[in-house]
This record gives sequence, C-alpha cells and structure tokens, in this order.
Amino acid sequence: MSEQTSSARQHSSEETMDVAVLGGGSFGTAMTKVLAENGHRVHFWMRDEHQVKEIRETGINSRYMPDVSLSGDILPTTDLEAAVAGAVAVFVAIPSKAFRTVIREHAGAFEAGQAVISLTKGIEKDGFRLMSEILQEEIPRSKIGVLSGPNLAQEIANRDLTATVIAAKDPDVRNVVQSLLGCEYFRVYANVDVYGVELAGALKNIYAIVAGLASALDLGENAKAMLITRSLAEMSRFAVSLGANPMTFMGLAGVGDLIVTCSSSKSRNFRIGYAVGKGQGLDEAAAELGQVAEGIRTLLLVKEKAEDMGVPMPLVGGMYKILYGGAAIRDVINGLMMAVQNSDVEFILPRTTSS
Ligand SMILES: NC(=O)c1ccc[n+]([C@@H]2O[C@H](COP(=O)([O-])OP(=O)(O)OC[C@H]3O[C@@H](n4cnc5c(N)ncnc54)[C@H](O)[C@@H]3O)[C@@H](O)[C@H]2O)c1
Ligand SMILES: O=P(O)(O)OC[C@H](O)CO
Repeated sequence: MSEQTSSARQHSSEETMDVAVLGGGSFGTAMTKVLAENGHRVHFWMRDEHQVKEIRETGINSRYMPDVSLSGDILPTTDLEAAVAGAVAVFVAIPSKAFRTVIREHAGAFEAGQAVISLTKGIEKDGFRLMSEILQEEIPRSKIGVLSGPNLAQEIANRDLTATVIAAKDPDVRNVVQSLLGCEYFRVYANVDVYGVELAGALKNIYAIVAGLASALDLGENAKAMLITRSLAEMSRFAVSLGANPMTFMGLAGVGDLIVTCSSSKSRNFRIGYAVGKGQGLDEAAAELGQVAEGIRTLLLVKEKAEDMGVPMPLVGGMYKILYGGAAIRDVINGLMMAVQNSDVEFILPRTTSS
C-alpha cells in the first residue's frame, strides 16, 4: 500500500473487504480508486476486454480518466459473476439506459442479503423507474442503497475534498458504505429517503443543462442565482408530488449537487447546455462529449411525467422547447420572465396559479 493510500484510510474500516464496482466509466473508476485507497480488494467489472487489459497492465483507464493512475488491490474483469461473488457491497455505475439489462442478465449472481448500491443518476423510460426500483424488481433479495451528492468523478479521483450521501432503509447498508468509502477526502452522510435522494440526483442533471446554456449566454450572476434557486423549487415540487421528503432537497443530494452541477464546466450536463447555448446542435454536442449526460434523457421523461401529473415545471418546459421544439432561446427566456408572478417558497406561501 502506498503512503498516500494509508493516509487516506484513517477514518475508514481497517479490515480489508471484497467489494465490486460495476461499470468502467468515469464514476466507476473514481469509486474504485477510493475503495482501493481505503485498502479494499476491488473487483472492477466492465464489458470491454481491452479496457480490462489496459487497467490490469498500466493502472490507467485511458478512455475515461487518462490522467488518473489506479493502484492498490484492483482486479479488473469482464466476468460479472466472479466480481460479485463474495462482495460485501456491489456499487453499480452503469448508465440508466443499460442499467436494467445488465442487472437482469446477471440477476442470479447477486447473493441474498448483499448490499447493492446504485451510483447512477437517471430514470428508466418505461414506467419512470428509478435505479433502486429496478434493483428491487430484479434482485429483491439484496439490500438496496443509493449513493448521490455533489460528486464530480474527476475531483474525487484527484482526492479533492468531497461529501456524498448514502440513502438506504437498512442501517447495515448505510453503515457498511460509510465504513467502506469514508476517508480523509471523502465524507459519507446518511439518509433514509431513498426515493428523494435518488430523484434529486437525476433531476439536477436537467437544470445543469439549463445552467450551462445560461452561462453560454452570459446572463449574469443574478440570473445564475435565480436559476439555481428556481430549479430547486421546481425539482422539489415535482419530487414531493411523487412522495419524496422536501427536506432531502436541503441536503447534499439536493441543493449540494444542484450547486456543483449548475456551476461547473466539469459537469457533462452543464457542458451540453453550454454547447447548445453557443449554437451547437444537441446530437453533435452529445457525440462530442463522448460520455453519458443523463439530463438529456431525463428531460424528456420528466416533461412527460410532469404533464401527466399536472405539476408545473416551467424550466423543464422551456428547456424542452429549446432542445426539441426549435424554439428561440431568447423567446423562451422572455416567456419565463413574463409569466404570472408567483410564490417564492411554496411550502410557506402556496402557488396560486399554474404558470
Ligand atoms: N462521472 C461523474 O462525475 C458521476 C458522478 C456521480 C454519478 N454519476 C452517474 O454514474 C452513472 C455512470 O456515469 P459515468 O460518469 O461513469 O459515465 P461514463 O460515460 O463515463 O461511462 C459509462 C460506462 O458505462 C458503460 N456501459 C454503457 N452501457 C453499458 C452496458 N450495456 N453494459 C456494460 N457497461 C455499459 C460504458 O462502457 C462506460 O464504461 C451515470 O448515471 C452518472 O450520472 C457520474
Ligand atoms: O458530469 P455530470 O453532469 O454527469 O455530473 C456528475 C455528477 O453527477 C455531479 O455530482
């Protein structure tokens, strides 16, 4: 173990555990690094044999994190069954589009009572399912958790100070994740509102696109504050109508993640909005990014769901018109600014209009 590794581990469990990380992208790589630096044996599953070979031989995942060197007890593999067998916890960082397929295909591999934690911030198209719901449906004998918060993968990999949230009903899951991941640069807070934490992580990606677009247009600092705050109001309104606890949105998974993703060009969703604001087409921007920006899909799903439920979401509606309806950005902004005046905090003063 390197000097850096032993110092990172000060606050985490002293016992070496077998853990699995599923998904060889940016976030899977960052979480693998934290777990390995904390002294655990990490079975790192990905589908690409070349990537496995590269990480095994060089410690580098050049496609997703070319500047990050992985060291410690990391076992890259394409064998998911072997990765999961005996793991005290399985962390899943597969984009929402492929999440169910991967879990279903390997459902038999997961053990009864095993902690399975989603790291994915997205929503499934059919049935508007969150990832924890997919886990519940596909591998119901597992103990399920969700990790979410202001967690830019690159910063975690750089050991920049970061906090996250583990949400799980089962205290054993909360405890094991805090113990496995916590260290001097990564602090893990707990919550029991699984649905709220997970929904916050998915929804903020939409508003990061909005914020990126605003940044491209150089709308000013007041506009940034207005957008972030109204995004929080809108996402909490939607989440509460689905049964989430509004207080969750005051925490790291809510306002915390919203702040980081809406104010940093390190966020892929923010970069999509910025590119569109600078006149690039959505498809071109997504192709150029070359990594997942969940907000693009989530926007479509949330717009449809909000309309079905009659929940007003003017920012979602406006972004949809820009990305998919060919609306002029300035017209949409003008429409939002000139809408009927409304309540600031609707949990104190209820909204009286549908605008
Ligand atoms: N990158 C971050 O900063 C960050 C932070 C927190 C949460 N997340 C979330 O984690 C999830 C994964 O994001 P990421 O940043 O790692 O994405 P990424 O684009 O960097 O990588 C995606 C990975 O998923 C793999 N993948 C895609 N389809 C697959 C399939 N069918 N089978 C197996 N593997 C498949 C790809 O090969 C790739 O390794 C997203 O929901 C994202 O919102 C990302
Ligand atoms: O790069 P993004 O936009 O997917 O955001 C990454 C994380 O979700 C930030 O918390």
